[in-house]
Amino acid sequence: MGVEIRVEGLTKSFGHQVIWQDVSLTLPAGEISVMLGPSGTGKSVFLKTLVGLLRPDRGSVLIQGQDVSRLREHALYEIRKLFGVLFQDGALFGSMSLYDNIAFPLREHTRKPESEIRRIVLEKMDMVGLIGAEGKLPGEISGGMRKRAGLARALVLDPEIILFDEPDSGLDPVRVAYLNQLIVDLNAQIDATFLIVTHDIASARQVPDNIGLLFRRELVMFGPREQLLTSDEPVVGQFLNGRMQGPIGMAEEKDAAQVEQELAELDAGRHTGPRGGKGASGEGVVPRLLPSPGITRSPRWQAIAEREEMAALRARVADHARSRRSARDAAEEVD
Ligand SMILES: Nc1ncnc2c1ncn2[C@@H]1O[C@H](COP(=O)(O)OP(=O)(O)OP(=O)(O)O)[C@@H](O)[C@H]1O
Repeated sequence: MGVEIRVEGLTKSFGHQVIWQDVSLTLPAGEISVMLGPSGTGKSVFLKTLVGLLRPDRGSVLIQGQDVSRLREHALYEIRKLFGVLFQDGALFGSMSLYDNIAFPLREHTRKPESEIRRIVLEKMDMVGLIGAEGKLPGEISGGMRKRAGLARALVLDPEIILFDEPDSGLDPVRVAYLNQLIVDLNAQIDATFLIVTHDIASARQVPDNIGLLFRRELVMFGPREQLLTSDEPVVGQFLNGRMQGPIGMAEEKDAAQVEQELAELDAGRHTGPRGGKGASGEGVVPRLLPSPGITRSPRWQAIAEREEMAALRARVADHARSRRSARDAAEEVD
């Protein structure tokens, strides 16, 4: 069913460089969460801290009543068995076939007989659509297939939590769409807790239950997808729209006066995409990607569908109110 991860007051620095501070959030059990943020804001560092590869300066990462940030080697080794991690490049061994790569964690961490290993490896390869590619080497397949092989390997120990570090990097939009569907289908099938670090705004808008945004060494916001997609927080709107106007600059943060001017211009409608109104997203709440037909859905998908309906209803009401206001304003101008 997946497990909850509760992060409280987490701070991490390297030497004098503070990466982020006082980060608190709860990744709900079985849900998909996405962590966004400009390059270099420490998203990968965050994933590594959750899994105990990096120790925070302060704060805690609570999983099943244990604080990952304080565990000793042996206990850490045990708790890591709850995790599956999909690294950016799939992190496959280049000289091993896909089959052996995917079997690797089972051979390392369990005493299962080869017949059982074979059953599990083929089951996971089937789940990610790689049946028939067992004998291929990582160098002989596409980037998308490598990601899927990395995902199959992350699945073999039946993890309760899966961390994805930029699963869509280096993939074309069509492959990203397939991968997103695969992620949603897998989540519906295994109900593990998913955390995805991505730069892909389209994915962030339609795949997760929750979205978080790291910026200026802080977690600006973390909450249900609908909440961020309708947020008026300038940095959230800028990121979810991929706009130049807003607090995030090319190499560093912009000065306050420039940000104010850009946001005023946006409000005045001189650039495309409204700042508020339908939501900072400009497009309001896009429909969530649902599991493919035929995939058995756990009861939580019923709750998601109801939330979607409520959000759509609220958007329709807001739209209606807005168009009535515009009509009234136009009529007043004529008068
Ligand atoms: N082991 C380390 N030692 C020292 N500094 C590190 C270490 N790991 C990461 N950093 C620094 O932490 C900062 C955040 O890096 P991180 O890779 O987590 O960012 P990111 O948000 O994932 O970036 P991107 O989106 O570009 O992948 C960077 O300045 C990086 O140089």
